[in-house]
Amino acid sequence: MTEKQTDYGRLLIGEKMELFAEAVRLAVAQKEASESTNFTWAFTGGSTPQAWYQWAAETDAIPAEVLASTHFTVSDERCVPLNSDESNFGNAERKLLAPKSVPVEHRHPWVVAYEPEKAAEAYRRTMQLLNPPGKAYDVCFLGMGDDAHTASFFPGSELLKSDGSVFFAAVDTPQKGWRLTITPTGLQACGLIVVMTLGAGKAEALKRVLEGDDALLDAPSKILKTCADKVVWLVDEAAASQLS
Ligand SMILES: O=C(O)[C@H](O)[C@@H](O)[C@H](O)[C@H](O)COP(=O)(O)O
Repeated sequence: MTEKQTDYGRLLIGEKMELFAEAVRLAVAQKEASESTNFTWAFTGGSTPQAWYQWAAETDAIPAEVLASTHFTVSDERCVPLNSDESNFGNAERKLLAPKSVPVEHRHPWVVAYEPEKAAEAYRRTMQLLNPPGKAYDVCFLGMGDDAHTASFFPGSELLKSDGSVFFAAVDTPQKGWRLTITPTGLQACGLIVVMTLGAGKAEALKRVLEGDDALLDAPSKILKTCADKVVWLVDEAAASQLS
């Protein structure tokens, strides 16, 4: 892997499998260094995490002790039932948490049965019980869309203008409906943020975020500059192909 420092965090460029392994290594190292009573690790949505879950389950990549003693959730969620293929937590549970027998009391989905604002409030309370004051998650995984969105911050998102200083929120997203998401304030309250960005389809967006002069509202992943000291980008050669 090659490493570069950017204004948006550390950038590691390598092969998919080494990036998958590095994601585990980073999270496990964070846990080993952590003094948290309840270590919290949030996954995310999209196709990359789903491939990572399958790899992690098949290869036993995550140590059993970590699986048994970590509280798992997702950093953003669509308002769909858990048994939907569109459910980010549902996918994590089906592909990794259930096959690896993570204790049910350590699985923390957003409560999508509530209307979105209530679901966000219920989730804030759950996370407040698990985490010390001022902490959103110990580890937060994110992806980036080819429109440069991350979490549920799509271009033009109100959350990028003002998130009310809460760590988690409901947001009505044009054409995509309601979503539940960590906020920019929440990202700043994470211990470690890992952004996995793979494939040629991400090359232009990655260039715009890391090296372009777009406004934050047009390239939302630029929000990661506000917490760059905690951010590690895991990027393959195809996604990095337009970087200078
Ligand atoms: O629910 C989602 O889909 C995530 O919030 C979203 O931010 C995702 O991480 C990116 O779109 C990357 O997705 P891919 O892994 O499919 O590229």
